[in-house]
Amino acid sequence: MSSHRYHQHFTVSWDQLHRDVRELCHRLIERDFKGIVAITRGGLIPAALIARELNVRLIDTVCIKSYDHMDQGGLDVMKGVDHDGDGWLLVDDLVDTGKTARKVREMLPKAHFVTVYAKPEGRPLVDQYLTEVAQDCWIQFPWDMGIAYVEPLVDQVKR
Ligand SMILES: O=P(O)(O)OC[C@H]1O[C@H](OP(=O)(O)OP(=O)(O)O)[C@H](O)[C@@H]1O
Ligand code: HPA
Ligand SMILES: [Mg+2]
Repeated sequence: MSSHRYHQHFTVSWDQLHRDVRELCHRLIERDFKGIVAITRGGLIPAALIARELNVRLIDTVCIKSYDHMDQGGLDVMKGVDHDGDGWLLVDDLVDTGKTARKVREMLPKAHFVTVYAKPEGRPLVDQYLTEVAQDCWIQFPWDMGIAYVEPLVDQVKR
Protein backbone atom coordinates (compact mmCIF):
# COMPACT_ATOMS: atom_id res chain seq x y z
CA MET A 1 0.00 0.00 0.00
CA SER A 2 1.35 3.45 -0.74
CA SER A 3 0.92 7.19 -0.51
CA HIS A 4 -1.38 7.11 -3.60
CA ARG A 5 -4.29 6.22 -1.33
CA TYR A 6 -4.16 9.60 0.44
CA HIS A 7 -5.84 12.58 -1.25
CA GLN A 8 -6.41 14.91 1.69
CA HIS A 9 -4.53 16.09 4.77
CA PHE A 10 -5.86 16.61 8.26
CA THR A 11 -3.34 18.64 10.25
CA VAL A 12 -3.45 18.22 14.01
CA SER A 13 -1.74 20.83 16.20
CA TRP A 14 -0.34 20.06 19.67
CA ASP A 15 -3.20 22.03 21.14
CA GLN A 16 -5.83 20.14 19.15
CA LEU A 17 -4.28 16.79 20.05
CA HIS A 18 -4.22 17.70 23.74
CA ARG A 19 -7.89 18.75 23.69
CA ASP A 20 -8.87 15.61 21.78
CA VAL A 21 -7.04 13.32 24.21
CA ARG A 22 -8.66 15.09 27.18
CA GLU A 23 -12.08 14.60 25.58
CA LEU A 24 -11.31 10.90 25.13
CA CYS A 25 -10.34 10.75 28.82
CA HIS A 26 -13.76 12.08 29.83
CA ARG A 27 -15.18 8.96 28.19
CA LEU A 28 -12.78 6.68 30.09
CA ILE A 29 -13.05 8.18 33.56
CA GLU A 30 -15.55 5.66 34.94
CA ARG A 31 -13.22 2.73 34.21
CA ASP A 32 -10.33 1.46 36.31
CA PHE A 33 -7.20 0.25 34.59
CA LYS A 34 -4.25 -1.76 35.95
CA GLY A 35 -2.05 0.17 33.59
CA ILE A 36 -1.60 1.44 30.05
CA VAL A 37 0.05 -0.30 27.12
CA ALA A 38 1.19 2.23 24.51
CA ILE A 39 1.73 1.12 20.92
CA THR A 40 4.96 2.79 19.83
CA ARG A 41 5.73 5.23 18.71
CA GLY A 42 2.49 7.05 17.87
CA GLY A 43 0.69 5.82 20.99
CA LEU A 44 3.33 7.16 23.38
CA ILE A 45 2.20 10.78 23.53
CA PRO A 46 -1.54 10.06 23.86
CA ALA A 47 -0.65 7.40 26.47
CA ALA A 48 1.37 9.91 28.52
CA LEU A 49 -1.47 12.46 28.41
CA ILE A 50 -4.08 9.81 29.33
CA ALA A 51 -1.88 8.56 32.18
CA ARG A 52 -1.79 12.09 33.60
CA GLU A 53 -5.57 12.54 33.40
CA LEU A 54 -6.45 9.11 34.82
CA ASN A 55 -3.57 9.02 37.33
CA VAL A 56 -2.07 5.83 35.91
CA ARG A 57 1.60 5.22 36.72
CA LEU A 58 2.16 1.78 35.26
CA ILE A 59 2.94 2.08 31.56
CA ASP A 60 4.22 -0.59 29.20
CA THR A 61 4.79 -0.72 25.44
CA VAL A 62 4.16 -2.91 22.44
CA CYS A 63 6.84 -1.89 19.97
CA ILE A 64 5.67 -2.29 16.39
CA LYS A 65 6.36 -0.67 13.05
CA SER A 66 4.20 -0.71 9.93
CA TYR A 67 4.83 2.49 7.91
CA ASP A 68 7.78 4.30 6.39
CA HIS A 69 6.23 7.75 6.14
CA MET A 70 3.09 7.08 3.98
CA ASP A 71 4.18 3.69 2.69
CA GLN A 72 2.94 0.63 4.54
CA GLY A 73 5.26 -2.35 4.68
CA GLY A 74 5.21 -5.62 6.65
CA LEU A 75 4.57 -5.57 10.38
CA ASP A 76 7.67 -5.69 12.53
CA VAL A 77 6.96 -6.51 16.21
CA MET A 78 10.06 -5.66 18.26
CA LYS A 79 8.57 -6.05 21.75
CA GLY A 80 5.38 -7.57 23.15
CA VAL A 81 4.00 -7.99 26.69
CA ASP A 82 3.62 -11.11 28.85
CA HIS A 83 -0.14 -10.84 29.54
CA ASP A 84 -3.44 -10.87 27.61
CA GLY A 85 -4.35 -7.27 28.41
CA ASP A 86 -7.05 -8.07 30.97
CA GLY A 87 -7.74 -4.82 32.88
CA TRP A 88 -5.29 -2.81 30.78
CA LEU A 89 -5.89 0.19 28.53
CA LEU A 90 -4.30 -0.17 25.10
CA VAL A 91 -3.53 3.13 23.34
CA ASP A 92 -2.55 4.17 19.84
CA ASP A 93 -2.69 7.52 18.07
CA LEU A 94 -4.86 6.23 15.22
CA VAL A 95 -6.20 3.21 13.42
CA ASP A 96 -5.99 3.38 9.60
CA THR A 97 -6.23 0.08 7.67
CA GLY A 98 -6.42 -1.78 10.99
CA LYS A 99 -3.38 -3.93 10.23
CA THR A 100 -1.47 -2.79 13.33
CA ALA A 101 -4.59 -2.97 15.51
CA ARG A 102 -5.40 -6.51 14.33
CA LYS A 103 -1.93 -7.72 15.28
CA VAL A 104 -1.94 -6.02 18.68
CA ARG A 105 -5.48 -7.29 19.40
CA GLU A 106 -4.19 -10.84 18.87
CA MET A 107 -1.46 -10.15 21.42
CA LEU A 108 -3.73 -8.45 24.01
CA PRO A 109 -7.27 -9.75 23.31
CA LYS A 110 -8.67 -8.61 26.68
CA ALA A 111 -7.36 -5.04 26.68
CA HIS A 112 -9.65 -2.02 26.26
CA PHE A 113 -8.33 -0.56 23.01
CA VAL A 114 -8.63 3.18 22.29
CA THR A 115 -7.29 5.50 19.63
CA VAL A 116 -7.69 9.25 19.26
CA TYR A 117 -8.46 9.09 15.53
CA ALA A 118 -10.00 6.28 13.48
CA LYS A 119 -10.54 5.70 9.77
CA PRO A 120 -13.47 3.51 8.59
CA GLU A 121 -11.44 0.39 7.68
CA GLY A 122 -9.81 0.16 11.10
CA ARG A 123 -12.64 1.51 13.24
CA PRO A 124 -14.28 -1.88 14.05
CA LEU A 125 -11.03 -3.06 15.65
CA VAL A 126 -11.00 -0.53 18.48
CA ASP A 127 -13.33 -0.31 21.48
CA GLN A 128 -13.40 3.49 21.55
CA TYR A 129 -12.04 6.43 19.54
CA LEU A 130 -12.67 10.15 19.54
CA THR A 131 -12.74 11.44 15.95
CA GLU A 132 -13.43 9.70 12.66
CA VAL A 133 -11.33 10.74 9.67
CA ALA A 134 -11.89 9.80 6.00
CA GLN A 135 -9.99 6.76 4.70
CA ASP A 136 -8.18 8.81 2.03
CA CYS A 137 -7.05 11.43 4.52
CA TRP A 138 -3.50 11.52 5.90
CA ILE A 139 -3.40 12.71 9.50
CA GLN A 140 -0.42 14.99 9.95
CA PHE A 141 0.68 14.83 13.59
CA PRO A 142 2.41 17.72 15.38
CA TRP A 143 5.56 15.70 16.12
CA ASP A 144 6.12 15.35 12.35
CA MET A 145 5.86 19.11 11.71
CA GLY A 146 7.68 22.33 12.51
CA ILE A 147 6.94 26.04 12.38
CA ALA A 148 8.08 27.47 9.05
CA TYR A 149 8.15 30.87 7.32
CA VAL A 150 5.30 31.43 4.84
CA GLU A 151 5.79 33.89 1.96
CA PRO A 152 3.28 36.78 1.73
CA LEU A 153 0.44 35.93 -0.64
CA VAL A 154 1.38 38.65 -3.18
CA ASP A 155 4.83 37.12 -3.56
CA GLN A 156 3.43 33.61 -3.95
CA VAL A 157 0.80 34.64 -6.50
CA LYS A 158 2.31 37.56 -8.45
CA ARG A 159 5.99 36.69 -8.65
O1 LIG B 1 -4.07 0.85 10.89
P1 LIG B 1 -2.74 0.79 10.23
O2 LIG B 1 -2.84 0.89 8.72
O3 LIG B 1 -1.90 -0.36 10.66
O4 LIG B 1 -1.95 2.15 10.63
C1 LIG B 1 -1.95 2.69 11.94
C2 LIG B 1 -0.58 2.60 12.57
O5 LIG B 1 0.38 3.25 11.73
C3 LIG B 1 1.10 4.23 12.49
O6 LIG B 1 2.24 3.66 13.09
P2 LIG B 1 3.63 3.45 12.30
O7 LIG B 1 3.76 2.03 11.89
O8 LIG B 1 3.75 4.47 11.21
O9 LIG B 1 4.75 3.69 13.35
P3 LIG B 1 4.95 4.90 14.39
O10 LIG B 1 3.81 4.80 15.37
O11 LIG B 1 6.26 4.61 14.99
O12 LIG B 1 4.90 6.19 13.62
C4 LIG B 1 0.12 4.64 13.56
O13 LIG B 1 0.81 5.17 14.70
C5 LIG B 1 -0.59 3.35 13.89
O14 LIG B 1 0.13 2.60 14.85
O1 HPA C 1 -2.93 9.07 8.53
C1 HPA C 1 -1.87 8.76 9.12
N1 HPA C 1 -1.07 9.69 9.71
C2 HPA C 1 0.07 9.39 10.37
N2 HPA C 1 0.52 8.13 10.47
C3 HPA C 1 -0.22 7.15 9.91
N3 HPA C 1 0.00 5.82 9.87
C4 HPA C 1 -1.01 5.27 9.19
N4 HPA C 1 -1.88 6.19 8.77
C5 HPA C 1 -1.41 7.40 9.21
MG1 LIG D 1 2.12 3.55 15.30
